[in-house]
This record gives sequence, structure tokens and C-alpha cells, in this order.
Amino acid sequence: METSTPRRAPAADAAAASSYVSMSPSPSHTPRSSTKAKRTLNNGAAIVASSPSPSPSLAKGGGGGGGVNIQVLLRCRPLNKEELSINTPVVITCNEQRREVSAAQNIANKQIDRTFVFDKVFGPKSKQQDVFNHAVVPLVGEVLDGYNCTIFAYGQTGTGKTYTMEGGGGKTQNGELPSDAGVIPRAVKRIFDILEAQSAEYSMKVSFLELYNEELTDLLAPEESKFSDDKSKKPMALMEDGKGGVFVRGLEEEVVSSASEIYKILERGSGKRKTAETFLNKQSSRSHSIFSITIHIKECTPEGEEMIKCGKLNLVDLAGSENISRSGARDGRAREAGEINKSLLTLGRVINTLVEHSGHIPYRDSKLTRLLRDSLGGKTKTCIIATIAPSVHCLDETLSTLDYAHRAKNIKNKPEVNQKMMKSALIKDLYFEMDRLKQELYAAREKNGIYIPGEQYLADEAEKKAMSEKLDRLELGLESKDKQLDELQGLYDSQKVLSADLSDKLQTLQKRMQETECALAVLEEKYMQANNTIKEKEYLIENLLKTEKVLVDEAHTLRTELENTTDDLSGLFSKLERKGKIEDANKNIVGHFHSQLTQDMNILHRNISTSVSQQESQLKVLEEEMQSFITSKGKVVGGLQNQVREMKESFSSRIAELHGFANELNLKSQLSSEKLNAQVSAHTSDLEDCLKGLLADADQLLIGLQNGLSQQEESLSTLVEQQHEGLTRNVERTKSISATTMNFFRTIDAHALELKRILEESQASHQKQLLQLQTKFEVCAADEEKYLMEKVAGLLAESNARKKNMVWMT
Ligand SMILES: Nc1ncnc2c1ncn2[C@@H]1O[C@H](COP(=O)(O)OP(=O)(O)OP(=O)(O)O)[C@@H](O)[C@H]1O
Repeated sequence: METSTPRRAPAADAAAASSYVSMSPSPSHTPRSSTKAKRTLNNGAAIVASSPSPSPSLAKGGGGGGGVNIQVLLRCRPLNKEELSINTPVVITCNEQRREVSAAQNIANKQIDRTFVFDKVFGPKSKQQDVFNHAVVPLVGEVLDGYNCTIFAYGQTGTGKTYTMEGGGGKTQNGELPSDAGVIPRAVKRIFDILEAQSAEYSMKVSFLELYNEELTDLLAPEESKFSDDKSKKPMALMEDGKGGVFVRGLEEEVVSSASEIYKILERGSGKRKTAETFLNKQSSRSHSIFSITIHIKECTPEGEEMIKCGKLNLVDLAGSENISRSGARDGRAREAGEINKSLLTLGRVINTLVEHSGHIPYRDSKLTRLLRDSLGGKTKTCIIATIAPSVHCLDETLSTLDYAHRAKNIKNKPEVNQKMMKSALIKDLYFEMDRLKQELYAAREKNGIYIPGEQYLADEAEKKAMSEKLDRLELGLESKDKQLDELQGLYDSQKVLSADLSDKLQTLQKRMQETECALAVLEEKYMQANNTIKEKEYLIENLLKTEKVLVDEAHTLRTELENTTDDLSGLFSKLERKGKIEDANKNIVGHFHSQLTQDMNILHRNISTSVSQQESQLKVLEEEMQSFITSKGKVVGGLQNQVREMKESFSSRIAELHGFANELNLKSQLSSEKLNAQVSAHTSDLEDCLKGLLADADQLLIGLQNGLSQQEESLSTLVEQQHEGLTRNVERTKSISATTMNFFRTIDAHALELKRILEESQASHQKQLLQLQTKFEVCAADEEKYLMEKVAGLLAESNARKKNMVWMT
């Protein structure tokens, strides 16, 4: 969409600007020009060119080096009443959190889901308010910051583009929007709310353009005009501004000061839009519409200079892409649909080229793409709302919309903020515009022609010139085509005469051909008969030759087989010879192995018997040592017993001595002190007790020692017995194993000898049989060969005779 900031500020701007510029209206300021102005739209670049003191520092690049991807939102409408009544299956699933839309496709009885991710996804339950908040609120902010922004709705017919952009038809009550109000009225309300909250000085104007069958019409133009009989229906020209942009000549822009004014304008413009009933939508929009809001806001620089900031919001409702057979479009409707699809196709091609960067972008191929040029790959901030239906019947169109929208996600724009204008420059421009309008008005009043500004006149002239040149070219083309046609006519006449001659000749020739054909048929019959006879003979000869060949082949095969058998037999004999040699060698090896094994076994036997005798002698030595150890132990124990006994005796003698000594003392002292006596007796008893204890201990020790020794003796003797037994068992076992092994080897030996004998016998018998077979085979082969040769000779003689016969017969 071409951003449209005025190159020359119109009278409308002057009127609007008068709200913040102390500018008294000119005496020739008509009431109409104070609210409306005949406008020329052109792009923002013109402002830079015409602005007397551009301030580049204020312009900010929006997209950086690589640009900014345009935003693509997806909205799926709910099933409508008809779809619900016939239980139409739903094939679309929206996942708002994951921003995904999945379409379930049935290909060859397999369900295949295709999933697309968008910048935002709105499911069937989404509200108008949600769409507005996400799609429009950020862009409204950008517009008020001085950017040009475009929101356009794209989708199959009947999927809710108009519903999303304009709303469901609910009426505004007491300035409050109905819940089904679309993006446009909500954007308008928000813009006014923000401007009022900021107490900003601003002016606003709106335009409403319709593109129908590749013709542009102004939806805000009055029904009757002083200057035209039916201006509202008159198509408007889309002009190139020479700087790569376009403008719509004569497009009305209405200055507005409140939201309700815009609602009325919208209602009026929408009412004029071309709509019609199709199978898919009762009120289908048959045209594309572009509603534009241009806002000028006053700002003061830190230096105190007054600047005008300008932003523009374009709200585009595209006509629906449609399947003509499904939408039921006929005649005029079909042409409309064709045009709609054509412009949408061009839009698709533009999107593809932008995404693939594949050279020339075909903006110029349709008015729609010329108008949207700045919004697709230009300096505008753009948001596409793609609309789809959930029903299975719309699946093809839905997939096409999803593909289209998904591809559009990759378009990069390079948003640039519009240059701010200095108020003085703007006022100057406004004065120029007022003068121009005054002159125009004057010329109109005087009825002595129509005033056209020089620039416009030149543009018109250039266009006219280009048109007449084109016409000339077309006329020239037509003339040459006429000449070609005349030439072709002459050629056609001569060809006609020629073809009459040829048809006469053809008839004569046809007669002759029939006669010749009869003669030919007779000849053909004869020829067929002769041919059949020849074929029969040929067949016979062929068969004979085949038989002959087969016989010769068989003889050859037999001969080769015989040769092969002879070869095989000689190979067999040599193999048998080799086998005999190998067997001899094996026999030698077995004999050698047997003697070696016998030797080894003898050595093993000897070793085992030696080791057994050694073990026996060792065991005997051990037994003797144990016996001597036991006897020495017994001696030691006896000595100890004697010593203890001696000690016992000496102790008892000493006790007796002590008794004697006590008695003696008793006698000697007799009546000496009783005390001493008692002490002596006490001592004596103590000593006695002590000695008794010692004796008992010594006894116990001795007994313990004796017990221990006897136990040790017992266990040692048991051990020796066990070892002896084990050893004997081992010796017996080893002896039996060696005997078994010897037996085994003896048996093997015997078997080997037996085997050798059998082998020799079988070898001899084999050789005998083979010799017999060879002689038999040789005799048989010779017989067979002889017989076959005879047979072949007979057959050959027979066939020769037959051939001779045949030759003789023919
Ligand atoms: N999200 C929605 N919620 C409820 N109703 C909807 C929704 N979207 C569309 N509709 C209804 O579906 C019908 C068709 O919608 P609309 O006219 O907006 O489709 P369209 O895409 O503009 O079609 P066309 O291209 O033919 O103009 C209308 O009756 C509208 O109210």
C-alpha cells in the first residue's frame, strides 16, 4: 500500500492545521473545502523532496539492515449455522499457546496433519477484542509515532475478513462499540482515546477506496457532484508519481474530529461496497477495500520549533479468494471472481518473489499490488490477518490460504518513520494548495474551462501521448495482420482450385486401382497357394535338418561324456593311489605312536610304582618316628610321675618331721606358754594345708598332662592310620587306572590293526570293482558309439534319399 503523505498540503490540511496553527481562513475558503479536499495521494518520499528543511535526524529506520518480517496472524472462524446443521466435520485445530494451526488431510485413506506456525493464532472462540489487542494495538502506537502501517485481511470467501476488519454489524450505542465491532472501528476509537489522553494537537482525515474489477472507486465521494454527473461510479486513475510510488488522482479525504464521525463514514462507505450473495457467503464482498486514516500531530522540538508528525494506518479488506464452482458464481459474478482471483494471484506472485528474492517483483501486474507496494517489501509496518474456515469442505482453500500466509511471513519490510514537517513549510504548502484550488474554483465558476495544475496537465499529456503511441502501434499491428489475412485468403483460394483438380485425378486413380486390386487378388491367391506348398516343404526340410542336428549334437555330447568319464576314472585311480600312500603313512604314524605310547606307559607305570614305594617307605619312617616320639613322651611322662611321687614322699616325710618336731616341742616345753603351742599348731596346720594344696595341684597337672599326651597319641595314631589307608587307596587307584589305560591302548591298537586290514581289503576289492567297471564301461561305450554312428549314418542316408526323392518329384 502506497503510503500517502501529501506532497502538497491540501486545503483540508490547512483547515485541520488551523486548529493548532493561528491561520485565518482565506476569504475564498468554501465550506466544502474546509471539511473535504480533493486529494492526491502519493508516497512519503515526496515529502522529503518538497520539505524545505528536512530534518533527517528525526527519521529513524525501523528495520535495521535486514528489515523486519511482516507479522502474520491466523484466525479461524467458528462453524456457521448451515455447517452446524449438517454436522460438517471440522478439520482445523488451533493451538493458541503454541501459535500453531493443524489441518487434517486424508490422503489415500491416511490422515496426514499439516501444521503451520504463525506469529499469533486465534481459534474459533477468539473475540474481536482479542484480535484487536494483538493485531492492532501495537500498530496504532506505531502510527502515532509517525510510521505508516497496514493491516490486511486475506482469506477464502466467507471466512470472516469483513467480520474481522469491520465487524458483525452491531450498532454503536452512546459512543460504545458493540462486542462484535471489528478492527477498524476499534482502531479509530483507540487513536482518539490516546490523542485525547495526551491532549495532543492533531488533525485527522480518512479515505475509503474500493478496487473492483481492476477499477478504483472512491467510497466517500458524494452521490451527486457539481462537476460530474455520476462521480461516485467514475473509475479513478492510479498514477505513477515518477518516484516509484503511485497515487490515486481525485481521491476524497474527509477531515474528521471524532470517532463517531468516522463510524458514520465507515457505514456510508461500506454500504457502497459491491457485495453479492454466493453459496459461501450471503453478503460476499466482491471488491477489495482500503480504509486509510492519516494523522498529523503537532510536536515542539527542544529549540521550540513546531514540527508536524505524520502517521498513516491503512486497513485493507481483500475480496475473498474463491473456487468459482463452489461459490456458485455465474456470468458477471464469475467475471468478478476471475478478476479477484487474478489480482490475488498477482499478490501471491509478488509475495513469492519477495520471499524467494527471485528478481523482478511483479507489482505492476495488478492495481492491488501497485497499491500495496509499500506495505509488501517497502517502508510500511505490515500485519496480515489470514482467515480460514474449520470445515472439511473448505480444506483445499484453507490449505492454500495457510501456505500463502505462511510464505508471507518471510517478507521483510524496512519500516521508516515519516519525516516530520516544519509548521512553516506546511503552511507554505497549504497556501500553494489554496491558491491552486481557488484558481480551479474560479475557472469552474466562469465555465471557461477546467483548471488543471501544470504538473497534472503534464502528467495527463504524457499519459495521453503514451496512449496514442500505443494506439498507433496497435493500428500498425492491425494493418500488418490485415495484410497477412489477405495473403492467407489468396493462398486459401488457390489451394481450393488445386484440391478440386486433385480430387478428379483421385477418382480416376481410384477406378484404376480397383481393377488392379482385382488382378492383384487373383495373383495373390496363386501366390498364396505356391507359398503354402513351399512352406510345407520348407517345414519338412527344416524338421529333418533339426533331427540331424540333434543327432549329431547327441553323438558329440556322448563322446565328450565318454572322454570326461575316462578322465574321471584316471583321476579316481590317481586319487586311490594317493589315498593308499596316505594310509601307509598313517599306518606308520599309528605304529610309531603305539610303540611310543607303550614306552611312555611303561615309564609312567614305573614312575607310579617307584613313587608308591617311596611313599610307603616315607610312611614307615613317619610311623617309626611317631612311635619313638610317643615312647620318648611316655618316658618323659614316667620321669615326671616319678619326680612328683618323690616330691610327694619328701613332703610327707617333712610333714612327719614337722609333726615330730611339734611333739618334741610339746614335750620339751610342756607347760610353757599355751599361746606358743597354739601358734605352732596353727602354723603346722597352715603348712600342712599348703602342702596338701600343692600336692593336689601337682596331681591334677600330672593327670592333665597324661590325658593330653594320651589324646595326642591317639589322634596321631589315627592320622597315621588314615594317611596310610589313603595312600594305599591312591596306589590301588593309580594301579587300576594305569591298567585300564594300558588295556584301552591295547584295544585301540587292536582296532587300528583291524581297521588297517579292512581298509586294505576294501581297497583291493574297490580296485577290482573299478577295473571291472572300466572294462565294462569301455565295452558299453564302444558298443553305444558304434550303434549311434550306424543310426546317424542310416538317418543321414534316409534323409539324403528323401531329399533326392523330393528334388526328383519337383
Ligand atoms: N470469527 C467469527 N465469529 C462469528 N461469526 C463470524 C466470524 N467470522 C465470520 N463470521 C460470520 O461469517 C460470515 C461471513 O463473514 P465475512 O462476510 O466477514 O466473510 P468474508 O471473508 O469477508 O467473505 P467475502 O470474501 O465473501 O467477503 C458472516 O456472517 C460473519 O458474521
